Amino acid sequence: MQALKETQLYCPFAYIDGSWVAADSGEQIDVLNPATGESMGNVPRLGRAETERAIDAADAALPAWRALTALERADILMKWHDLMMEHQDDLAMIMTFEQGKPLKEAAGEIAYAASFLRWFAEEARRIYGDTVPAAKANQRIVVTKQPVGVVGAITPWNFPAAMITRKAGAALAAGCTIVVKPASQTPFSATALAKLAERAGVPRGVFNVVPGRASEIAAAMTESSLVRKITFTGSTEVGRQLMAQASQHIQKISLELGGNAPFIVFEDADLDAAVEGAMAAKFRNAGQTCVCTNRFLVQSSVVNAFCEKLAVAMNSELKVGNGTEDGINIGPLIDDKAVAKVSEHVHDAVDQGAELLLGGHPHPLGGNFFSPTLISFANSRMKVANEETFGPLAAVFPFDDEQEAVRMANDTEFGLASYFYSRDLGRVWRVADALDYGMVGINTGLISNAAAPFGGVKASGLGREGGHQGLDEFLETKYLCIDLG
Ligand SMILES: O=CCCC(=O)O
Repeated sequence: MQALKETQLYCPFAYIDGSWVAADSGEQIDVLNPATGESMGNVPRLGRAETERAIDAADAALPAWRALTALERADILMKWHDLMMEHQDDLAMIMTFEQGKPLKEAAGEIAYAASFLRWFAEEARRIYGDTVPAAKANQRIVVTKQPVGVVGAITPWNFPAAMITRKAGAALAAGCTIVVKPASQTPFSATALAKLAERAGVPRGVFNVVPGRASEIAAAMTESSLVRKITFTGSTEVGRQLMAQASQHIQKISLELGGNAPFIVFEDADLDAAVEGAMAAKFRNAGQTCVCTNRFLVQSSVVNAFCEKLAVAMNSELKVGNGTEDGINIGPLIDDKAVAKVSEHVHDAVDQGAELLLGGHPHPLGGNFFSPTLISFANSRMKVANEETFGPLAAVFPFDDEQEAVRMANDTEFGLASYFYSRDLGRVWRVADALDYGMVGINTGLISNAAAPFGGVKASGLGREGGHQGLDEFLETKYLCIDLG
């Protein structure tokens, strides 16, 4: 890639046991730039055999890595963090080329991704145990924490760097080794991270990257008794399959799955602040974020005012185009299927009586671009109420009172992120308690943070990433019972 300051960060290989390798079959994945449809290069399409070799390498590297002190592992993670920040512009450029998000947003993701390495480097030194008063005078009870072992990670295309470091940072800090299968749409961000991990001194075998056939790689991970933990971000459908597969060897599992985020605006809210939050919660990554608002639930008395203000903000602030160009803040969707899904949700809603206030069609630029769209008078029978749109469609559902808002918000199989705006302190606590979600943004539309436990309930997943809780997911608890004789 000529656009890079350091062209070595463009790595068209897999990374196994500290070596840059091709697929046994010689097969390649052609990675397309979603803004132009042009190829940005190929990476190897690996399968089962190469994944098994990566697992063996991770297993061989485990004893030495877990034997390092927490501080030694932390120093390496901090070096990796520093290198990511040093190469932030190049990493962002790679991401914009393969994923489409605008350069500024991609640079933001690199900083967010690096923040997980820093966070877990710091947390590595706080892997504390317990001493517990024993039942017998001559006994002592001590509880220690140990790394779970080899980890298999499967990561998505919408956050090609942060979803890797959120898993790998925690795994490595805990003393685990890891095999990462990046999404086939965005493997170059993963291999660039591997290049920097190598430079930071992550020993061979500790961090491996295996782009390739998802079903074969997942099967190799879940059928291996060496892999003790599976961590996945992606669809609920795939998460269900992985959970069933992981039962074979009773592997620990973390799943960060789909969402259907409600964003509730009560009549006592500061409407301007709610609109600002709505823009962030809806249009980040062109709406392709698992915590993006899917349903705006707005109290009937303020629904017109909210829609007017949101339409003004969308008109004046959103500029659609190729993310490498200046001033663009809505890039393309990942592919034509994503465009078709947003179109389908818009048509379904309009056919069932929703009012189209803005957009509603693919963008005149063509390709994978979709015009930011606003509809009102959406209702629970529409697809947009029940499925994650994953695109720039803001759908507004009116409600009458607090009870109805909470009922509508919870009326979904999902439970990842939720948001609400209110200035009434009593209501803030009541609604925060009543929302059946893993995360609640209160008077804010941005909740992602390395220090916070990210994750969902119900069909949105299991486990937490980030926060000190994110480290626990990669640790086993061991209880020592000492008889003093
Ligand atoms: O889409 C998944 C993760 C997004 C985030 O960490 O904010």
